Amino acid sequence: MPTIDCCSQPGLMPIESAREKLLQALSPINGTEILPLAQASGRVLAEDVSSGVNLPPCDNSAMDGYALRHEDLSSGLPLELIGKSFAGAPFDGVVNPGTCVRIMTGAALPEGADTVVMQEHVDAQGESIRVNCEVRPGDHIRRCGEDVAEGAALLKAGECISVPHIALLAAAGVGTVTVVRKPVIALFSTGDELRQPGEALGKGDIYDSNRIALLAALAQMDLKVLDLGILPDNKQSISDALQRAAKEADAIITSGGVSVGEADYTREVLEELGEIGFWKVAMKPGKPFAFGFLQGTPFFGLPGNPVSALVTFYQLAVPALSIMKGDQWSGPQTLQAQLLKPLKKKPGRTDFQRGVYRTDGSGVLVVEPVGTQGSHILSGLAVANCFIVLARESGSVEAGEQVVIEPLGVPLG
Ligand SMILES: Nc1nc2c(c(=O)[nH]1)N[C@H]1C(S)=C(S)[C@@H](COP(=O)(O)OP(=O)(O)OC[C@H]3O[C@@H](n4cnc5c(N)ncnc54)[C@H](O)[C@@H]3O)O[C@H]1N2
Ligand code: MOO
Repeated sequence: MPTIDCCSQPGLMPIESAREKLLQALSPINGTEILPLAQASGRVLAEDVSSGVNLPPCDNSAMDGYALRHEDLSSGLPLELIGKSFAGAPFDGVVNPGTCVRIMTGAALPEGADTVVMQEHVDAQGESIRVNCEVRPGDHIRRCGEDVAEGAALLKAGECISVPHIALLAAAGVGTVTVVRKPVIALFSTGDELRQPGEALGKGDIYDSNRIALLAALAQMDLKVLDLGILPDNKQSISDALQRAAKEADAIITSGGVSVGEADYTREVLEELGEIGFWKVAMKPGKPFAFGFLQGTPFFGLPGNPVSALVTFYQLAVPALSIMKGDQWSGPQTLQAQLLKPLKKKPGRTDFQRGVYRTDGSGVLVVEPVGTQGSHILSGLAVANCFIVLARESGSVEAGEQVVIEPLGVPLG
C-alpha cells in the first residue's frame, strides 16, 4: 500500500497560494452602467450615493389619532376639532390654543401642534375631544430627517446593493444607480465525446454536464456569459475559440483538456497563445486546474471530470470572479463539525470531500461523507450540502474528530 497520494507530486501549488495568486493578479473590471433601482439588487455600486431629501421629509404622525398642543392638556378642558390631516392631504391651517386636528399615520403634523394622542386614548364627542390618559410632549411624532438627514451618505462605491439598500435609496428618491457593469465570461467545454443534453448518445459519448452546470452557476453569480458551446478535441477550434473569447469577454472559463492525455489541448493551446500563470494545484479533486492570461484576459482551465470542474469553480474561479465583479471576497465560509464516519486520506493535497452536515439531537453539528467520492461521482455531489475540507498535510481522519466544513449553497460571489 503506498503511503503517499499517488496523484500528488512535487511542484503542486498549495490551494491557499493559488487563491492568493489569482486574487493578486485580478482587479475589478472597468466600465459602469446606469440601472433602474429595482434592477440593481446584487450589483456593485460604482459611485457614492447621498440623500437629496430628509427622511422623513417632514414631522409626521406615527399613529392614527389627534394632533394637539401638549400645554392645552393641563386645563382638562375639551379641545375643539378644527380639521383633518391625511397622509398625502395635510391640514393647511394652524392648531391654535384649545384646538386639535384629527390625524392619520404618516400625515404631516399641522403647524402649532407638538404632540399626537392615539385615538384609543381619546373620548370624541361631536366636534370636540377629551384625552383620557397620561401623554408626554412630542409623543408619536416622527421627526423630519430623524432617519436620514438631507445630504447624508446612503451607500458607498464598492458596496453590493441589497434589497434593504434598495428600500433606503428608493425612500430617498433615488431612481437610478450607477453600478459596475457585469463581467462577460466566455465559456466552452472541450471533448469529442460530449453531447448536448437532449441529443442522442453515440458509443462512448457522454452529456456535457460541466458547461450546463457552469452556465447555471455563472447566472447565479449574475455574470453575463458568452457561451461558445462544445468544442472538439482539436487545437485549431480551441485556438479560434480562445482568441475570440479573449477579444469579446472579460474572462474565459473552459472545462476539460488540462491534464496530460494525448487529446488534452486546452492548456497546451493557451501556453502557445498566451501565458500560464500556474498549472496543477495541490487539491483533490481538481489537481490539473490551470490559470493564465490570453491577451490580458484571465483564463480558468477547469479539469474535465465533473466534480473536479465544480470544485475548482467554487474554490478558485468564484473568488477570482468576485473580485472582477467588484465584490469583496473574504475567504471561504467555514464551520467545524464532528465527523460521523472515518475518511481515508494521504498527505499531499487539500481534500474537498462531499458531505452532509446537520445538527444532531443534542445540538452538535455533525457531518457525514456522502459515500463514494470519485471525481466522476455527480450523485454524491448532488446530495451533499457541504465540502469536508481536509488540510493538505493531514492523513486519514477518524470518526468523532472535528473537521472543517464549507457549507454549499451560500451565495456565490
Ligand atoms: N496520467 C494522468 N492522467 C490524469 C491525471 C494525471 O495527473 N495523470 N489527472 C487526472 C485528473 S485528476 C483529472 S481531473 C483529469 C482531468 O483531465 P482533463 O481536464 O484533461 O479533462 P478530460 O480528459 O477532457 O476529461 C476528463 C473526464 O471528464 C469527462 N468530461 C470532460 N468534459 C466534460 C463535460 N463537459 N461534462 C461532463 N464530463 C466531462 C471526460 O469524458 C473524462 O471522463 O485527468 C485525469 N487524468
Ligand atoms: O483531481 Mo482529478 O480532479 O482528481 O479527478
